[in-house]
Amino acid sequence: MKIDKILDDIEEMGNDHVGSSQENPIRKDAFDLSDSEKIEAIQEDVRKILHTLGMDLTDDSLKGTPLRVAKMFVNEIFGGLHPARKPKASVFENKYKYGEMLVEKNITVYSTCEHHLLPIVGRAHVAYISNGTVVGLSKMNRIVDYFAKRPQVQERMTMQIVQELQHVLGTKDVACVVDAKHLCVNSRGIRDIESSTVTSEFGGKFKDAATRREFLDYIQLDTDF
Ligand SMILES: Nc1nc2c(ncn2[C@@H]2O[C@H](COP(=O)(O)OP(=O)(O)OP(=O)(O)O)[C@@H](O)[C@H]2O)c(=O)[nH]1
Ligand SMILES: [Zn+2]
Repeated sequence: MKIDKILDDIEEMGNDHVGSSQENPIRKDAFDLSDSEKIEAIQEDVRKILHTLGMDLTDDSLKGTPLRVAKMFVNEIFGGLHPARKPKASVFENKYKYGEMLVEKNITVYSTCEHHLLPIVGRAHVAYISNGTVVGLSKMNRIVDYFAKRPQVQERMTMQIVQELQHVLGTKDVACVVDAKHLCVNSRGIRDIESSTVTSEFGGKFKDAATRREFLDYIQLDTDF
């Protein structure tokens, strides 16, 4: 899909900052700057923040921090904002006629809470029932990682993973459960180290109680991550 088309679609939906939109609230001009121009600009912004906090940026240990943070934002933790980085999902014909549920469980999730810019760390569990197409296993992990590498809310990320897999596989029969710790809850604010957040999206056949139950039995939610 062309970037212009994606941006037009996003524009049509509007810039919804409430978190109800399934698209991340990005502007139409989000990719006018190249990655290296963004790194240059963000480096200056980070330098300013640290300077305002009173840090001595000539210190040996600190002087590389603005560039380090800028590169990390653009290339790593927010790298999934760029549609060009969407993983190519190799699909195959289901020649062997496997007709049961396939579950990819315990996919590691590293994301970033868009309210505080603190980490979200946990596991995603993804399942689908093939209607003739199968997808390479690792592509499910890659799709999770792509949508995680954005400023996110967990609910939106969970829905985006399901929608993308529905699109790739050409079936509604896709589900995802995410169980994650939000450092904005664990390490600051209420500082509740024990709590984690579970979100789910059940499409097609997964709306049926028995199918949903089978999936949940396979993943046996384990909060030990
Ligand atoms: N629904 C949802 N909320 C989130 C997510 N990540 C963080 N939040 C919440 O976003 C809310 C932001 O609320 P605010 O009251 O504006 O922020 P705050 O003053 O820092 O709130 P506290 O965290 O309670 O100190 C907090 O309650 C967070 O726990 C998420 O993925 N989904
Ligand atoms: Zn937060």
